[in-house]
Amino acid sequence: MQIRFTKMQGAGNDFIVLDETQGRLGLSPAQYRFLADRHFGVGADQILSVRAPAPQAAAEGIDFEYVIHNADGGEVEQCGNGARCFARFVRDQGLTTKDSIRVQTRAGVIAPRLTADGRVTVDMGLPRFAPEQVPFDASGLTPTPQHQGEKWPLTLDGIAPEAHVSIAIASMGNPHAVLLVDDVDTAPVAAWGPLIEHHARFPARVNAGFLQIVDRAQVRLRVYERGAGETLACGTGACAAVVSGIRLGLLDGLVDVHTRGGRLSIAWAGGASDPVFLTGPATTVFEGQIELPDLL
Ligand SMILES: N[C@H](CCC[C@H](N)C(=O)O)C(=O)O
Repeated sequence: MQIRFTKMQGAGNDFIVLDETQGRLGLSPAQYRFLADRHFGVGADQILSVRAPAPQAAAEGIDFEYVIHNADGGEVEQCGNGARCFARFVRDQGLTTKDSIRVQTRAGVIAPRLTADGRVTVDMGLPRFAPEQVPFDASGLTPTPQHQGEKWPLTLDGIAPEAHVSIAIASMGNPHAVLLVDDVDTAPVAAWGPLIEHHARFPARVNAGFLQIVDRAQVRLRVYERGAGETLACGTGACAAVVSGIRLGLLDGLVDVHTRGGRLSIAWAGGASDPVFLTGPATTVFEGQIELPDLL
């Protein structure tokens, strides 16, 4: 099957974008894996599908449906850098004339907006912190005394025998674990990332963020992503890291997140009904077509 695609990137997190507004391609997980493969396919961290909204959703003002698959072929709930590229794609392809759209994802409705400076700001919805919302199995763990409720830093066993790994957990529709580190450049991302991703306390696996706090408005972040490995940037990871830092009293409400692929900005007022706003770049790299093997 010959398919057309657009290659895009947001702060170095790279995507294959498929226009399925005229009909679904019906790809298998193996075909998603093939597309994402950097040697045998096109190469990407995630594959983004642009689809028309369901009739009921359209009637409620939803412009598009947004479906995300990781490089490992698994469908996931949310992708923040991808949301910015999604908005750029539908505008550039003439699928909408709007600069501000509402998009249905598996994790709820998000609202990307193209801004005058060429970046994209996305209302990513509400962060969630309760273990059952992440999901995280907190059985047998007790919150550390200095933190109340779900703010507790959690101690993961089986990651580093010589040290307890203390994490915060958050969901942006997809699951995140955040560790505080002194220096992201020397953080054990390659060693600990896979152990955290597959830790038994995360039944849906997890994205592992390694957060270095520079000051109350600047952080550095590396993320070992579920289903993709370390990426140059992770939008939902940046959201999860900043809201965790704000809840722990370590960050202010507007933070620049410096990733290996570029700068993202996160804004969160800190209330339970306050959405998280993600701002950053969205760039089209090239358009192409590829013969897709019939892989089941
Ligand atoms: N790996 C993530 C999905 C992509 C998230 C990331 N690329 C972003 O920009 O938010 C997960 O399995 O939840």
